Amino acid sequence: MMMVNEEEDDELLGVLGYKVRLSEMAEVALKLEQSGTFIGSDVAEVPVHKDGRLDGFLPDLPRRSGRNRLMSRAHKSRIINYVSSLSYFNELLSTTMGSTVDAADKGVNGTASAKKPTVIFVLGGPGSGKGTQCAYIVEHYGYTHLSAGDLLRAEIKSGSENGTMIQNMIKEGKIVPSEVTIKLLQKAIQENGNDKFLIDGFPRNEENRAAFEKVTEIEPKFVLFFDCPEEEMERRLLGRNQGREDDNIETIRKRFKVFLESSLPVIQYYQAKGKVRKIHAAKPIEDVFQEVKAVFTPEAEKVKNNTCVIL
Ligand SMILES: Nc1ncnc2c1ncn2[C@@H]1O[C@H](COP(=O)(O)OP(=O)(O)O)[C@@H](O)[C@H]1O
Ligand SMILES: O=c1ccn([C@@H]2O[C@H](COP(=O)(O)OP(=O)(O)O)[C@@H](O)[C@H]2O)c(=O)[nH]1
Repeated sequence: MMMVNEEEDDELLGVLGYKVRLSEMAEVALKLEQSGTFIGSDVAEVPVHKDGRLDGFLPDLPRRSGRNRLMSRAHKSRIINYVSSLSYFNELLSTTMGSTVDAADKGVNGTASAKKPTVIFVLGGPGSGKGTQCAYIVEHYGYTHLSAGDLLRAEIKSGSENGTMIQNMIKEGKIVPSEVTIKLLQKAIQENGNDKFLIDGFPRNEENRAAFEKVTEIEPKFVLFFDCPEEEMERRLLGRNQGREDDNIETIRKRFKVFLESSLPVIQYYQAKGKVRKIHAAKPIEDVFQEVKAVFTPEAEKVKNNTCVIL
């Protein structure tokens, strides 16, 4: 978590017009070291600590109150050194770490310049047909489909340090910690050029929901809820045949329980805000999609399509 001092320092960097944040300084310093670039002696003396802080520098900058109001020569020269070091960092950041700057600009965390993407949460019990319908929505309405479950399964395959933990949670039908899932979703959103996303199978509990909104500052446009009886979902899951470790009757029962206890409250939360679009999902795929289409078709279109000319 960011320290108060670091926030102050970041604010100052912002005021000075720099995009570099102190939290990124350690990485920049490492890049500097790796690039072996020569820096003028004043700048080279900037004490960059391994945690990225420029300790001993900013805290000593003259403040606008008390006896520090009058800048001493030493202070002035310190500021000049400091700012020139920032210019250098900033320049270097944009050349060697362009992607970091881009990511900050795009930010899924409400940074000043960020335009927030449109997000629709696609929720419903396991096997209710979320993934199937998302594929149709992508085809017809140009959204990007992000399945939280698929991202977690890809993370296991990638050999990440969280892989074993995620695998165990999925096998037990449990909900993976928000931090892990949100990071994967944020990354997927940032790396994608699209500005509208279907987030499928997330948030799965209240904590997921609150953490996502806090971290990304994104509120879903609406929630598409696939309502399907358990017997039908069970039949579908047992026939899914994708070699998933959690599509066995024992884990399926656990997933149903988790859905009722943890995920339904999220749907109820959005229901109270008037954001739920409920779809009757126990019908053939095409019929379900007809209902989905009605949700995505703008009101004006609906009126146009339903108008019949009586002569
Ligand atoms: N409306 C439907 N009727 C019958 N089978 C369906 C329907 N929708 C999806 N399926 C099938 O049910 C299984 C689960 O669907 P899927 O879209 O993977 O559900 P979810 O993403 O909600 O877990 C898949 O094998 C899929 O082909
Ligand atoms: O945000 C998420 C999404 C999925 N999962 C885990 O991944 C499993 C499979 O989820 P997915 O959405 O792929 O399957 P579905 O519920 O549609 O069958 C769940 O049971 C959870 O263990 C999770 O922990 N958090």
